[in-house]
Amino acid sequence: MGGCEDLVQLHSCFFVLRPATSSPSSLGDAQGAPPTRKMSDMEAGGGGVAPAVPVPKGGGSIENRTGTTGGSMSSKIGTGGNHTLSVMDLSYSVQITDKDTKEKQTKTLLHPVTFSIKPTEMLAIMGASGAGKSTLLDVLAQRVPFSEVEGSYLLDGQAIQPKEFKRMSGYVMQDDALYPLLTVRETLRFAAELRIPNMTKADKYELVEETIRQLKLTNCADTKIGNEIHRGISGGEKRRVSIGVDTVQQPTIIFLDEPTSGLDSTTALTIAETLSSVCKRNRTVAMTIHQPSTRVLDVFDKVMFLSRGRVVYFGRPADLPAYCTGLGKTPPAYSNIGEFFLEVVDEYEAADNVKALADRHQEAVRMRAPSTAGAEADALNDTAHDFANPMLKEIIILLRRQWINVVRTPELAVVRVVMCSVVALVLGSLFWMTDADAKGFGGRAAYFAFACALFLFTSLEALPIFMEERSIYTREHSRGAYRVMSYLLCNFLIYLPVCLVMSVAFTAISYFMIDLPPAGFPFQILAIFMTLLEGNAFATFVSGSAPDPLTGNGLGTALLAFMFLFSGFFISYDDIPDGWKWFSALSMFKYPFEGMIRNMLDEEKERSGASEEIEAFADESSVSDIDIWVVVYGPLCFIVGFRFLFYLALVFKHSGNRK
Ligand SMILES: Nc1ncnc2c1ncn2[C@@H]1O[C@H](COP(=O)(O)OP(=O)(O)OP(=O)(O)O)[C@@H](O)[C@H]1O
Repeated sequence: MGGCEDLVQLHSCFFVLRPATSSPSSLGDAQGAPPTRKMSDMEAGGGGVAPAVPVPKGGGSIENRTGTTGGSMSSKIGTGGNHTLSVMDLSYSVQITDKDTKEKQTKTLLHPVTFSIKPTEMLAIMGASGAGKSTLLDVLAQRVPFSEVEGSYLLDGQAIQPKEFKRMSGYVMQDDALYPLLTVRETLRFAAELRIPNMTKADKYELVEETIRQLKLTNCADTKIGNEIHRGISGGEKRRVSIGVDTVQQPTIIFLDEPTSGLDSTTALTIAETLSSVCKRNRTVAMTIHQPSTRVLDVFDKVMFLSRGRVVYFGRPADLPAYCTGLGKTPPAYSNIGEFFLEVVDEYEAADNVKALADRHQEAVRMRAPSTAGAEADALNDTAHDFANPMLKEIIILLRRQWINVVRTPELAVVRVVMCSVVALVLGSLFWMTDADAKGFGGRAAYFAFACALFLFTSLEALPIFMEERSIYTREHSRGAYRVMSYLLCNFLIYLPVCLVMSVAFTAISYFMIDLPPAGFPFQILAIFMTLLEGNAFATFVSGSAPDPLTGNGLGTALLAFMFLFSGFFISYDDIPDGWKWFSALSMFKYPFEGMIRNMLDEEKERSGASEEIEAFADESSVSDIDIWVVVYGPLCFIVGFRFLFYLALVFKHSGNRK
């Protein structure tokens, strides 16, 4: 390993991650002799013999761009590792629009990389900020649109079905998106129930206990996760729970995006060591990491350094000092070799030499890699099951989990019921025993309008909670834990009992204090119930569309205030200028409000007999000709509409994939 040239050439070999027991000379890294075998020959544990198949750019779905497999991988799920992930000339580009010319341009975020990751080895992907670490991890974890990816991507020498790959791999995001009110054990149990197919509940729970032991979470297994308000487990424990959630199904390949970021060095070391012990049980682990300490770096079997989307080092951390020396940069004694090498790379970047270095490395890779010319891409039948559970079971599990959250979230349930009961008392005393005359009808209309405003405006209170859930959904859905529709239905069903209790409590307290006709009582409950469901659907829609709770609250409140103006309370439909009439149809307040007025007048007619005052008020409030059941189908249109928009937001905006 004398000169820089030799080192560069050796480093430019075909990257292969091997079990820790392999002799250095067999490694295709900076210290080993350049391997000359073909990729498929090198996969010791894999059963596949199919040639590497090139991925044509923009060639439709991945199914049509991959080679044939020897059968479904589903049977291997949860049975341990021994899978080798190989990529050849894998590159990733995105289309961007030039600011000045407005022309579409292709920006290459990841230049061709070629390497394999084998079981029991832990790979750290390092580099300066913007080097392309997350991009490479996302490409490896198949979290980017495959139409923008070129190269071949094989598991055990065979093409991979995306759905199967999702099941076999775990991706641990940087953020700990967890339900704060569930305990560690509950969190992992629900993850196991949702993600592990073909296994009894008892076996799944046994796997959870195994995961708790592996991740050293035994001491806090029954402690709640916690958040800023509710104290719970520590930051390091939260990280390990997040890792557990995404690995409880025992994926054979685990990707982690900066699992140690924001943690102190001791906790970071604990996490790295825990992952290493998981990895040694026949798992393959690849993670991005920022400036690890020397001790953390030593835990890894291999490190890969990136610069400007190109690989500039791949090999054992222990070989880095010699590599640096070969480049004419001798690291000082006791220095952090990772940081030192980043400084070296920085110098190369400043001198624009990184590209030349990477180009030479890439050229050497090409010379040693097997030819893929002429390889046929066979279309595959997708034999993998999409989800671990049938839809109904999925919904039941989600409902069970949500119910625990509702029960443990007094601010959402009990406080809201108490709040609406108190408001009902105040309203009842304000409009105490109204008469069936113009003045009394005015008071009753004010009561109806206030009830609509109360339930629609306060629906936005739940935004922070909905948004917290949104990140959990993104994380779970991106790993195929459940269907979007199941989440949507669960999200709708779970609030039905709370809405029902609120509408009964509010109406039962205020209705008779105001002396509204008793026969109209059930209809009034229905109207309040529909208003609550409308508000709930609106809040979920805002939570799916707004970037943060503050913006969502601001925009949502403004929109509601505008709609409130067109409820019919401030200005009746007949008096609205023609140019604005269309907007009143879009007011969520209008339909329950008009329905309540109509119900009250109809029942008052029954109770006290027809009167001119009743007719006059019906005309004045433009409800003479309306269908009373508008109170159901009006809000229903909004509920379906907002939930559909929420569905679209979940599918297109919060899929968890990099756009
Ligand atoms: N969709 C995109 N469109 C255009 N440029 C992008 C896109 N995604 C990423 N990039 C750019 O690609 C480069 C690599 O991004 P990436 O997030 O992979 O870096 P990183 O090494 O993970 O950085 P950090 O450590 O700061 O997270 C950056 O310059 C980034 O701005």
